[in-house]
Amino acid sequence: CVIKMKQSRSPLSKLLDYLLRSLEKRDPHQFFAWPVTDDIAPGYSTIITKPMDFSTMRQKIDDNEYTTLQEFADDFRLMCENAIRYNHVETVYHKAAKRLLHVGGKLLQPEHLMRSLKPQP
Ligand SMILES: COc1ccc(OC)c(-c2cc(C(C)=O)n3cccnc23)c1
Repeated sequence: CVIKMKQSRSPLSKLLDYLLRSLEKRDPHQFFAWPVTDDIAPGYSTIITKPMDFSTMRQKIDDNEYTTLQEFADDFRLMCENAIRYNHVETVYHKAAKRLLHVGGKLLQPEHLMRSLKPQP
């Protein structure tokens, strides 16, 4: 039998795991939890050429595909911008994406990150 040793998590993957969970909490309706399909969003795959969602980001963390925080932040921004582009401004999805991008932007700012990394006094 093959015993798969549990890989120790790199510091980066622990940080990205914390950030992803924090961002997912800001998506209570889970609009961004899974890939958007053409069934629920007509023509989506022809308009959005680089889809992104939280489950894909989770898989990329687990597969160690992110080598920097910037790559993670770029995927988060891509996910929000896809929704801002595809959905008309008055839809819940466009509004949720604008809000999520704003919240995520603050969370990913260096000074906030340093605060969350340093043990609070
Ligand atoms: C109404 O319940 C859901 C459930 C899952 C969704 O995407 C994973 C969406 C959804 C998510 C989106 C996005 C993110 O553009 N969307 C666009 C048009 C129609 N539906 C959606 C909505």
